[in-house]
Amino acid sequence: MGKQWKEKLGILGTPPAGYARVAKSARRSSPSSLAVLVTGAAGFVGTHASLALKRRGDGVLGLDNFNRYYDPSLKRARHRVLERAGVFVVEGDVNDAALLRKLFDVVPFSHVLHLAAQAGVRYAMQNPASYVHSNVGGFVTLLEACKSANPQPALVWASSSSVYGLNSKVPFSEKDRTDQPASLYAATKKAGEEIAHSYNHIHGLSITALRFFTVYGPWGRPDMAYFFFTKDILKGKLITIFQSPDCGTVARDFTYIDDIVKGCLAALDTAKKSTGSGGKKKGPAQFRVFNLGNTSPVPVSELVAILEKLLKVKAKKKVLPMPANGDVKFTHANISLAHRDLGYRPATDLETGLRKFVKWYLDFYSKKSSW
Ligand SMILES: NC(=O)c1ccc[n+]([C@@H]2O[C@H](COP(=O)([O-])OP(=O)(O)OC[C@H]3O[C@@H](n4cnc5c(N)ncnc54)[C@H](O)[C@@H]3O)[C@@H](O)[C@H]2O)c1
Ligand SMILES: O=C(O)[C@H]1O[C@H](OP(=O)(O)OP(=O)(O)OC[C@H]2O[C@@H](n3ccc(=O)[nH]c3=O)[C@H](O)[C@@H]2O)[C@H](O)[C@@H](O)[C@@H]1O
Repeated sequence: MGKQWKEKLGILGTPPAGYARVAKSARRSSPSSLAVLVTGAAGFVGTHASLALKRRGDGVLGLDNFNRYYDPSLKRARHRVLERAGVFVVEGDVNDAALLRKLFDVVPFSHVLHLAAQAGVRYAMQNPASYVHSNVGGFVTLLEACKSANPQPALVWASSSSVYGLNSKVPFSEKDRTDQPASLYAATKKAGEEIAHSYNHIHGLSITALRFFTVYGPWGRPDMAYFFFTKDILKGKLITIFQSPDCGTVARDFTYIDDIVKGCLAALDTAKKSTGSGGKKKGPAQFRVFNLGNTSPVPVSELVAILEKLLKVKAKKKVLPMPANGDVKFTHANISLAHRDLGYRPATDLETGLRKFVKWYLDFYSKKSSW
Protein backbone atom coordinates (compact mmCIF):
# COMPACT_ATOMS: atom_id res chain seq x y z
CA MET A 1 0.00 0.00 0.00
CA GLY A 2 1.31 3.49 -0.90
CA LYS A 3 3.05 5.76 1.60
CA GLN A 4 0.14 8.19 1.29
CA TRP A 5 -2.29 5.54 2.51
CA LYS A 6 -0.06 4.77 5.49
CA GLU A 7 0.26 8.44 6.40
CA LYS A 8 -3.48 8.88 6.14
CA LEU A 9 -4.27 5.70 7.99
CA GLY A 10 -1.76 6.56 10.68
CA ILE A 11 -3.97 9.43 11.71
CA LEU A 12 -6.74 6.92 12.24
CA GLY A 13 -4.81 5.62 15.21
CA THR A 14 -4.99 2.26 13.51
CA PRO A 15 -1.88 0.26 14.47
CA PRO A 16 0.34 -0.57 11.47
CA ALA A 17 -1.12 -4.08 11.51
CA GLY A 18 -4.53 -2.52 10.85
CA TYR A 19 -3.49 -0.59 7.74
CA ALA A 20 -3.76 -3.53 5.40
CA ARG A 21 -7.06 -4.58 6.92
CA VAL A 22 -8.65 -1.14 6.41
CA ALA A 23 -7.36 -0.98 2.84
CA LYS A 24 -8.51 -4.54 2.08
CA SER A 25 -11.89 -3.95 3.70
CA ALA A 26 -12.59 -0.77 1.74
CA ARG A 27 -11.26 -2.08 -1.58
CA ARG A 28 -13.89 -2.54 -4.29
CA SER A 29 -13.86 -5.55 -6.61
CA SER A 30 -14.53 -3.30 -9.64
CA PRO A 31 -14.83 0.43 -10.41
CA SER A 32 -18.63 -0.04 -10.57
CA SER A 33 -18.77 -1.51 -7.07
CA LEU A 34 -19.71 0.64 -4.11
CA ALA A 35 -17.42 1.85 -1.32
CA VAL A 36 -19.70 1.91 1.72
CA LEU A 37 -19.24 3.19 5.25
CA VAL A 38 -21.61 1.10 7.39
CA THR A 39 -22.26 2.71 10.76
CA GLY A 40 -23.58 0.34 13.42
CA ALA A 41 -21.74 -2.42 11.55
CA ALA A 42 -21.49 -4.68 14.64
CA GLY A 43 -25.23 -4.40 15.16
CA PHE A 44 -27.90 -6.84 14.06
CA VAL A 45 -28.84 -5.23 10.73
CA GLY A 46 -25.35 -3.78 10.23
CA THR A 47 -23.66 -7.17 10.37
CA HIS A 48 -26.02 -8.75 7.84
CA ALA A 49 -25.85 -5.74 5.50
CA SER A 50 -22.03 -5.52 5.70
CA LEU A 51 -21.67 -9.22 4.90
CA ALA A 52 -24.05 -8.95 1.93
CA LEU A 53 -22.18 -5.93 0.53
CA LYS A 54 -18.74 -7.53 0.98
CA ARG A 55 -19.84 -10.83 -0.53
CA ARG A 56 -21.06 -9.15 -3.71
CA GLY A 57 -17.76 -7.27 -4.15
CA ASP A 58 -18.37 -3.87 -2.60
CA GLY A 59 -15.79 -2.16 -0.40
CA VAL A 60 -17.07 -1.98 3.18
CA LEU A 61 -15.65 -0.22 6.22
CA GLY A 62 -17.61 -0.55 9.47
CA LEU A 63 -17.91 1.83 12.41
CA ASP A 64 -19.40 0.88 15.76
CA ASN A 65 -18.96 2.03 19.37
CA PHE A 66 -19.71 -1.47 20.74
CA ASN A 67 -21.86 0.07 23.48
CA ARG A 68 -23.38 -1.93 26.32
CA TYR A 69 -27.07 -1.40 25.48
CA TYR A 70 -27.17 -5.16 25.14
CA ASP A 71 -24.59 -7.92 25.58
CA PRO A 72 -21.40 -6.59 23.92
CA SER A 73 -20.09 -10.15 23.59
CA LEU A 74 -22.78 -10.71 20.94
CA LYS A 75 -21.44 -7.66 19.06
CA ARG A 76 -17.90 -9.02 19.40
CA ALA A 77 -19.05 -12.39 18.06
CA ARG A 78 -20.67 -10.66 15.07
CA HIS A 79 -17.43 -8.67 14.66
CA ARG A 80 -15.45 -11.91 14.38
CA VAL A 81 -17.79 -13.09 11.63
CA LEU A 82 -17.27 -9.76 9.83
CA GLU A 83 -13.47 -9.97 10.17
CA ARG A 84 -13.47 -13.48 8.75
CA ALA A 85 -15.38 -12.08 5.76
CA GLY A 86 -12.82 -9.29 5.31
CA VAL A 87 -14.87 -6.45 6.82
CA PHE A 88 -12.86 -4.19 9.12
CA VAL A 89 -14.82 -2.37 11.83
CA VAL A 90 -13.35 0.81 13.32
CA GLU A 91 -14.30 1.10 16.99
CA GLY A 92 -15.63 4.62 17.46
CA ASP A 93 -18.65 6.87 17.91
CA VAL A 94 -20.58 8.64 15.15
CA ASN A 95 -20.43 11.72 17.38
CA ASP A 96 -16.64 11.81 16.87
CA ALA A 97 -16.40 14.45 14.12
CA ALA A 98 -12.58 14.20 13.94
CA LEU A 99 -12.74 10.42 13.45
CA LEU A 100 -15.39 10.75 10.74
CA ARG A 101 -13.28 13.35 8.92
CA LYS A 102 -10.32 10.95 9.02
CA LEU A 103 -12.43 8.09 7.67
CA PHE A 104 -13.69 10.20 4.77
CA ASP A 105 -10.15 11.44 4.17
CA VAL A 106 -8.81 7.90 3.96
CA VAL A 107 -11.62 6.29 1.94
CA PRO A 108 -13.57 8.10 -0.84
CA PHE A 109 -16.88 6.49 0.17
CA SER A 110 -19.50 6.44 -2.58
CA HIS A 111 -22.23 5.58 -0.05
CA VAL A 112 -22.99 5.58 3.66
CA LEU A 113 -25.39 3.03 5.18
CA HIS A 114 -26.23 4.64 8.53
CA LEU A 115 -27.54 2.08 10.99
CA ALA A 116 -25.87 3.24 14.21
CA ALA A 117 -28.51 4.34 16.69
CA GLN A 118 -29.94 3.77 20.12
CA ALA A 119 -32.67 1.30 19.09
CA GLY A 120 -35.42 -0.04 21.31
CA VAL A 121 -38.73 1.67 22.01
CA ARG A 122 -39.14 1.06 25.75
CA TYR A 123 -35.55 1.78 26.89
CA ALA A 124 -36.11 5.49 26.16
CA MET A 125 -38.07 5.63 29.42
CA GLN A 126 -34.85 4.72 31.30
CA ASN A 127 -32.13 6.45 29.30
CA PRO A 128 -33.45 9.33 27.16
CA ALA A 129 -29.98 10.88 26.81
CA SER A 130 -28.74 7.89 24.85
CA TYR A 131 -31.35 8.54 22.14
CA VAL A 132 -30.42 12.21 21.84
CA HIS A 133 -26.69 11.31 21.80
CA SER A 134 -26.85 8.70 19.04
CA ASN A 135 -30.03 9.36 17.09
CA VAL A 136 -29.88 13.16 16.96
CA GLY A 137 -26.34 14.32 17.83
CA GLY A 138 -24.75 11.34 16.12
CA PHE A 139 -26.85 11.73 12.99
CA VAL A 140 -26.09 15.48 12.66
CA THR A 141 -22.36 14.80 13.12
CA LEU A 142 -22.51 12.17 10.39
CA LEU A 143 -24.47 14.49 8.08
CA GLU A 144 -21.85 17.19 8.64
CA ALA A 145 -19.11 14.76 7.65
CA CYS A 146 -21.05 13.67 4.56
CA LYS A 147 -21.75 17.22 3.34
CA SER A 148 -18.07 18.19 3.77
CA ALA A 149 -16.72 15.10 2.04
CA ASN A 150 -15.46 15.35 -1.53
CA PRO A 151 -16.92 13.41 -3.22
CA GLN A 152 -20.08 13.57 -1.12
CA PRO A 153 -21.49 10.07 -0.54
CA ALA A 154 -25.12 9.12 -1.10
CA LEU A 155 -26.70 8.35 2.29
CA VAL A 156 -29.15 5.54 3.10
CA TRP A 157 -30.24 5.40 6.74
CA ALA A 158 -32.57 3.50 9.04
CA SER A 159 -35.66 5.28 10.20
CA SER A 160 -38.43 3.30 11.86
CA SER A 161 -42.07 2.19 11.61
CA SER A 162 -42.46 3.85 15.00
CA VAL A 163 -42.68 7.27 13.33
CA TYR A 164 -46.30 6.36 12.42
CA GLY A 165 -46.98 6.51 16.16
CA LEU A 166 -50.67 6.74 17.04
CA ASN A 167 -51.70 6.65 13.38
CA SER A 168 -54.85 4.54 13.09
CA LYS A 169 -55.07 4.52 9.28
CA VAL A 170 -53.75 1.12 8.12
CA PRO A 171 -51.75 0.06 6.30
CA PHE A 172 -49.24 2.87 6.89
CA SER A 173 -48.14 4.71 3.74
CA GLU A 174 -45.14 7.02 3.51
CA LYS A 175 -47.38 10.07 3.02
CA ASP A 176 -49.41 9.35 6.18
CA ARG A 177 -49.03 11.60 9.19
CA THR A 178 -46.01 11.02 11.37
CA ASP A 179 -46.47 13.89 13.83
CA GLN A 180 -47.78 11.79 16.74
CA PRO A 181 -44.77 9.78 17.95
CA ALA A 182 -45.67 7.53 20.90
CA SER A 183 -42.11 7.31 22.25
CA LEU A 184 -38.95 9.40 22.50
CA TYR A 185 -37.31 6.82 20.26
CA ALA A 186 -39.92 7.44 17.56
CA ALA A 187 -39.53 11.20 18.02
CA THR A 188 -35.75 10.97 17.47
CA LYS A 189 -36.31 8.96 14.28
CA LYS A 190 -38.85 11.49 13.05
CA ALA A 191 -36.41 14.29 13.96
CA GLY A 192 -33.81 12.45 11.90
CA GLU A 193 -36.10 12.51 8.88
CA GLU A 194 -36.64 16.26 9.22
CA ILE A 195 -32.94 17.00 9.83
CA ALA A 196 -32.01 14.86 6.81
CA HIS A 197 -34.35 16.93 4.65
CA SER A 198 -32.52 20.14 5.63
CA TYR A 199 -29.15 18.63 4.62
CA ASN A 200 -30.64 17.43 1.37
CA HIS A 201 -32.05 20.91 0.62
CA ILE A 202 -29.07 23.02 1.69
CA HIS A 203 -26.08 20.78 0.86
CA GLY A 204 -27.38 18.60 -1.98
CA LEU A 205 -26.96 15.35 -0.07
CA SER A 206 -28.72 12.40 -1.71
CA ILE A 207 -30.65 10.83 1.17
CA THR A 208 -32.93 7.79 1.47
CA ALA A 209 -34.74 6.92 4.72
CA LEU A 210 -35.84 3.31 5.21
CA ARG A 211 -38.63 2.78 7.76
CA PHE A 212 -37.88 -0.77 8.95
CA PHE A 213 -40.78 -2.73 10.54
CA THR A 214 -39.81 -4.92 13.56
CA VAL A 215 -36.87 -6.81 12.08
CA TYR A 216 -35.95 -10.29 13.35
CA GLY A 217 -33.59 -13.13 12.45
CA PRO A 218 -30.28 -14.85 13.29
CA TRP A 219 -27.74 -12.68 15.15
CA GLY A 220 -30.70 -10.60 16.34
CA ARG A 221 -31.17 -8.28 19.28
CA PRO A 222 -31.60 -9.69 22.83
CA ASP A 223 -33.75 -6.66 23.79
CA MET A 224 -36.48 -7.60 21.34
CA ALA A 225 -39.48 -9.72 22.28
CA TYR A 226 -38.91 -12.59 19.79
CA PHE A 227 -35.39 -13.03 21.22
CA PHE A 228 -36.04 -12.86 24.96
CA PHE A 229 -39.29 -14.81 24.61
CA THR A 230 -37.19 -17.64 23.11
CA LYS A 231 -34.71 -17.45 25.99
CA ASP A 232 -37.43 -17.32 28.66
CA ILE A 233 -39.54 -20.09 27.13
CA LEU A 234 -36.50 -22.38 27.06
CA LYS A 235 -35.73 -21.51 30.70
CA GLY A 236 -39.34 -22.01 31.78
CA LYS A 237 -39.57 -18.35 32.80
CA LEU A 238 -42.81 -16.40 32.67
CA ILE A 239 -43.32 -14.18 29.62
CA THR A 240 -45.73 -11.23 29.46
CA ILE A 241 -47.88 -10.63 26.41
CA PHE A 242 -49.11 -7.04 26.26
CA GLN A 243 -52.71 -6.41 25.39
CA SER A 244 -53.98 -3.04 24.18
CA PRO A 245 -56.27 -1.02 26.50
CA ASP A 246 -59.30 -1.95 24.38
CA CYS A 247 -58.33 -5.60 24.98
CA GLY A 248 -57.36 -5.90 21.33
CA THR A 249 -54.37 -7.94 20.37
CA VAL A 250 -51.07 -6.20 19.89
CA ALA A 251 -49.60 -6.95 16.47
CA ARG A 252 -46.46 -6.24 14.48
CA ASP A 253 -45.56 -6.37 10.80
CA PHE A 254 -42.55 -8.62 11.58
CA THR A 255 -39.94 -8.43 8.79
CA TYR A 256 -37.20 -11.01 8.26
CA ILE A 257 -33.61 -9.70 8.17
CA ASP A 258 -32.80 -11.03 4.68
CA ASP A 259 -35.71 -9.05 3.23
CA ILE A 260 -34.56 -5.91 5.03
CA VAL A 261 -30.99 -6.35 3.73
CA LYS A 262 -32.27 -6.73 0.15
CA GLY A 263 -34.16 -3.47 0.67
CA CYS A 264 -31.02 -1.73 1.99
CA LEU A 265 -28.90 -2.88 -0.96
CA ALA A 266 -31.58 -1.89 -3.46
CA ALA A 267 -31.76 1.57 -1.86
CA LEU A 268 -27.95 1.91 -2.12
CA ASP A 269 -27.94 0.72 -5.73
CA THR A 270 -30.68 3.15 -6.78
CA ALA A 271 -29.34 6.11 -4.82
CA LYS A 272 -28.51 9.03 -7.10
CA LYS A 273 -25.28 10.96 -6.59
CA SER A 274 -25.24 13.86 -4.15
CA THR A 275 -25.06 17.25 -5.92
CA GLY A 276 -23.05 19.29 -3.44
CA SER A 277 -19.49 17.93 -3.69
CA GLY A 278 -16.85 20.60 -3.36
CA GLY A 279 -19.19 22.78 -1.39
CA LYS A 280 -21.06 24.11 -4.43
CA LYS A 281 -24.55 22.64 -4.85
CA LYS A 282 -25.29 21.72 -8.46
CA GLY A 283 -29.07 21.27 -8.47
CA PRO A 284 -31.57 19.45 -6.23
CA ALA A 285 -30.57 16.07 -4.78
CA GLN A 286 -32.60 12.87 -4.41
CA PHE A 287 -34.71 12.58 -1.22
CA ARG A 288 -36.69 9.36 -0.63
CA VAL A 289 -38.59 7.61 2.19
CA PHE A 290 -39.65 3.93 2.00
CA ASN A 291 -41.48 1.48 4.22
CA LEU A 292 -39.67 -1.85 4.49
CA GLY A 293 -42.18 -4.22 6.10
CA ASN A 294 -43.85 -7.53 5.43
CA THR A 295 -47.46 -6.35 4.78
CA SER A 296 -48.96 -8.90 7.15
CA PRO A 297 -49.19 -7.83 10.81
CA VAL A 298 -49.15 -10.82 13.18
CA PRO A 299 -50.48 -10.74 16.77
CA VAL A 300 -47.78 -11.18 19.42
CA SER A 301 -49.80 -14.11 20.75
CA GLU A 302 -49.29 -15.81 17.37
CA LEU A 303 -45.54 -15.14 17.56
CA VAL A 304 -45.52 -16.93 20.93
CA ALA A 305 -47.53 -19.87 19.53
CA ILE A 306 -45.02 -20.30 16.69
CA LEU A 307 -42.10 -20.18 19.14
CA GLU A 308 -43.77 -22.83 21.35
CA LYS A 309 -44.16 -25.07 18.28
CA LEU A 310 -40.56 -24.57 17.11
CA LEU A 311 -39.05 -24.93 20.59
CA LYS A 312 -41.42 -27.81 21.48
CA VAL A 313 -41.94 -26.14 24.86
CA LYS A 314 -45.16 -24.68 26.28
CA ALA A 315 -44.60 -21.08 27.34
CA LYS A 316 -45.46 -19.88 30.84
CA LYS A 317 -47.32 -16.72 29.90
CA LYS A 318 -49.52 -14.02 31.30
CA VAL A 319 -51.45 -11.32 29.49
CA LEU A 320 -51.16 -7.77 30.84
CA PRO A 321 -52.46 -4.43 29.60
CA MET A 322 -49.84 -2.73 27.48
CA PRO A 323 -47.97 -0.36 29.83
CA ALA A 324 -47.59 3.32 28.91
CA ASN A 325 -44.07 2.64 27.74
CA GLY A 326 -44.08 4.01 24.23
CA ASP A 327 -45.35 0.86 22.57
CA VAL A 328 -48.01 1.16 19.87
CA LYS A 329 -50.85 -1.31 19.37
CA PHE A 330 -49.98 -2.39 15.85
CA THR A 331 -47.82 -1.70 12.82
CA HIS A 332 -48.79 -2.55 9.25
CA ALA A 333 -46.73 -1.47 6.21
CA ASN A 334 -47.95 -0.46 2.77
CA ILE A 335 -44.83 -1.39 0.74
CA SER A 336 -46.08 -0.47 -2.74
CA LEU A 337 -43.61 2.44 -3.05
CA ALA A 338 -40.59 0.26 -2.14
CA HIS A 339 -41.94 -2.42 -4.48
CA ARG A 340 -42.19 0.08 -7.34
CA ASP A 341 -38.91 1.94 -6.86
CA LEU A 342 -36.67 -0.66 -5.19
CA GLY A 343 -38.16 -3.91 -6.47
CA TYR A 344 -38.69 -4.78 -2.78
CA ARG A 345 -40.59 -8.06 -2.34
CA PRO A 346 -40.46 -9.58 1.18
CA ALA A 347 -40.24 -13.34 0.76
CA THR A 348 -40.14 -14.75 4.29
CA ASP A 349 -43.20 -15.50 6.43
CA LEU A 350 -42.92 -15.33 10.22
CA GLU A 351 -42.83 -19.08 10.87
CA THR A 352 -40.08 -19.64 8.29
CA GLY A 353 -38.06 -16.73 9.63
CA LEU A 354 -38.47 -17.76 13.25
CA ARG A 355 -37.40 -21.31 12.35
CA LYS A 356 -34.11 -19.87 11.03
CA PHE A 357 -33.75 -17.67 14.13
CA VAL A 358 -34.38 -20.57 16.54
CA LYS A 359 -31.85 -22.74 14.68
CA TRP A 360 -29.23 -20.00 15.01
CA TYR A 361 -30.17 -19.32 18.68
CA LEU A 362 -29.80 -22.96 19.76
CA ASP A 363 -26.53 -23.31 17.84
CA PHE A 364 -25.02 -20.04 19.07
CA TYR A 365 -25.87 -20.42 22.74
CA SER A 366 -24.88 -24.07 22.79
CA LYS A 367 -21.33 -23.19 21.75
CA LYS A 368 -21.07 -19.46 22.50
CA SER A 369 -17.52 -19.69 23.75
CA SER A 370 -16.25 -20.80 20.36
CA TRP A 371 -17.46 -17.75 18.47
N1 LIG B 1 -34.26 -4.18 14.41
C1 LIG B 1 -35.41 -3.55 14.21
O1 LIG B 1 -36.51 -4.12 14.41
C2 LIG B 1 -35.43 -2.12 13.70
C3 LIG B 1 -36.64 -1.60 13.25
C4 LIG B 1 -36.68 -0.26 12.82
C5 LIG B 1 -35.52 0.50 12.78
N2 LIG B 1 -34.37 -0.05 13.21
C6 LIG B 1 -33.16 0.79 13.12
O2 LIG B 1 -32.19 0.09 12.36
C7 LIG B 1 -30.87 0.43 12.80
C8 LIG B 1 -30.11 -0.83 13.17
O3 LIG B 1 -30.85 -1.44 14.20
P1 LIG B 1 -30.42 -2.87 14.83
O4 LIG B 1 -31.69 -3.60 15.07
O5 LIG B 1 -29.36 -3.48 14.03
O6 LIG B 1 -29.87 -2.39 16.25
P2 LIG B 1 -28.48 -2.71 16.97
O7 LIG B 1 -28.57 -2.04 18.29
O8 LIG B 1 -28.19 -4.15 16.91
O9 LIG B 1 -27.42 -1.95 16.04
C9 LIG B 1 -27.05 -0.60 16.25
C10 LIG B 1 -25.52 -0.57 16.38
O10 LIG B 1 -25.11 0.79 16.44
C11 LIG B 1 -24.12 0.92 17.44
N3 LIG B 1 -24.21 2.29 17.93
C12 LIG B 1 -25.21 2.83 18.66
N4 LIG B 1 -24.94 4.13 18.92
C13 LIG B 1 -23.75 4.40 18.31
C14 LIG B 1 -22.94 5.56 18.21
N5 LIG B 1 -23.30 6.70 18.80
N6 LIG B 1 -21.79 5.48 17.51
C15 LIG B 1 -21.41 4.31 16.92
N7 LIG B 1 -22.13 3.17 16.99
C16 LIG B 1 -23.29 3.23 17.68
C17 LIG B 1 -24.45 -0.13 18.49
O11 LIG B 1 -23.31 -0.54 19.22
C18 LIG B 1 -25.02 -1.27 17.65
O12 LIG B 1 -24.05 -2.24 17.35
C19 LIG B 1 -31.09 1.39 13.97
O13 LIG B 1 -31.01 2.73 13.47
C20 LIG B 1 -32.52 1.09 14.43
O14 LIG B 1 -33.11 2.22 15.05
C21 LIG B 1 -34.27 -1.33 13.67
O1 LIG C 1 -40.49 -1.42 13.88
C1 LIG C 1 -39.77 -0.64 14.49
O2 LIG C 1 -39.48 0.50 14.09
C2 LIG C 1 -39.23 -1.05 15.86
O3 LIG C 1 -39.34 -2.47 15.98
C3 LIG C 1 -38.88 -2.96 17.24
O4 LIG C 1 -39.74 -2.42 18.24
P1 LIG C 1 -41.04 -3.31 18.65
O5 LIG C 1 -41.91 -3.54 17.48
O6 LIG C 1 -41.62 -2.72 19.86
O7 LIG C 1 -40.35 -4.71 18.95
P2 LIG C 1 -40.31 -5.56 20.32
O8 LIG C 1 -39.71 -4.77 21.39
O9 LIG C 1 -39.67 -6.83 19.95
O10 LIG C 1 -41.87 -5.80 20.66
C4 LIG C 1 -42.62 -6.57 19.75
C5 LIG C 1 -44.03 -6.66 20.28
O11 LIG C 1 -44.02 -7.43 21.48
C6 LIG C 1 -44.70 -6.72 22.52
N1 LIG C 1 -44.09 -7.10 23.79
C7 LIG C 1 -42.83 -6.70 24.09
C8 LIG C 1 -42.25 -7.07 25.26
C9 LIG C 1 -42.97 -7.88 26.17
O12 LIG C 1 -42.48 -8.26 27.26
N2 LIG C 1 -44.23 -8.29 25.83
C10 LIG C 1 -44.81 -7.91 24.66
O13 LIG C 1 -45.95 -8.28 24.38
C11 LIG C 1 -44.55 -5.27 22.16
O14 LIG C 1 -45.59 -4.47 22.71
C12 LIG C 1 -44.62 -5.30 20.64
O15 LIG C 1 -45.98 -5.28 20.23
C13 LIG C 1 -37.45 -2.56 17.54
O16 LIG C 1 -37.10 -2.92 18.87
C14 LIG C 1 -37.24 -1.07 17.36
O17 LIG C 1 -35.83 -0.79 17.41
C15 LIG C 1 -37.78 -0.65 16.01
O18 LIG C 1 -37.59 0.71 15.76
